[in-house]
Amino acid sequence: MSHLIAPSILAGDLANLIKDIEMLNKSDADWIHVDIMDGVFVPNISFGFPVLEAINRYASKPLDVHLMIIKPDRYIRRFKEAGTSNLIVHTEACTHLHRTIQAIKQEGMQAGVALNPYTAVNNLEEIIRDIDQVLIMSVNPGFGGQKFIEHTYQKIENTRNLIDKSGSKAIIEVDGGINLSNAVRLIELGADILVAGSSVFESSNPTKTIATLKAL
Ligand SMILES: O=C(CO)[C@H](O)[C@H](O)COP(=O)(O)O
Repeated sequence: MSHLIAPSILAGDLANLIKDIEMLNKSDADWIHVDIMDGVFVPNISFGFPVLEAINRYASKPLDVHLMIIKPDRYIRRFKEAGTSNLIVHTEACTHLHRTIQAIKQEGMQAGVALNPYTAVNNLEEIIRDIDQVLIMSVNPGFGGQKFIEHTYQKIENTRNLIDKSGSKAIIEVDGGINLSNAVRLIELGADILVAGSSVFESSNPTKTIATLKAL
């Protein structure tokens, strides 16, 4: 498949979300990436259900929701009701990851698992056939605008090998510090979805930056 682009709305103008959502609706973006942070799993708080529901009212593209929260099991149905298409949980935040993945699928959402930069890809060996997406964090989660961690390239290769070896159909998403300089290598190594926040919303022409990332 050709790669997908999922701009991260966290880097948008949160006081004028409609403007950015309408821009994304008209752009080459495939999904809208939404970061939910609880101030416990990560040292930052972003937004919750009211904001997600508001985004969903205006977005015409699937919502790719990245949960940086502990015990995500408590809220799976609510995320579905709020308009989520793909729900991604952190393996580090789940006590019973398999149960959580089953619950996400039962609600009819695509199920993704995210790995912090220090978490090895082989942690996914026993779950890889049950999930739809692997989210490789290329920064420590919690903040936009951080520097890309170079070791991510190796992790993409490891993830691609694990998927190929296992026969899983999971797709690989990369998130954090992605820009026009590192995107090509990520795609060449097997990344299927690029999440980009600051490099899109801080550029002089976000629509054009999305189109350029998509055309790589
Ligand atoms: O998950 C995230 C932070 O935890 C963000 O999606 C990610 O950092 C994207 O922002 P940027 O492209 O500015 O790094």
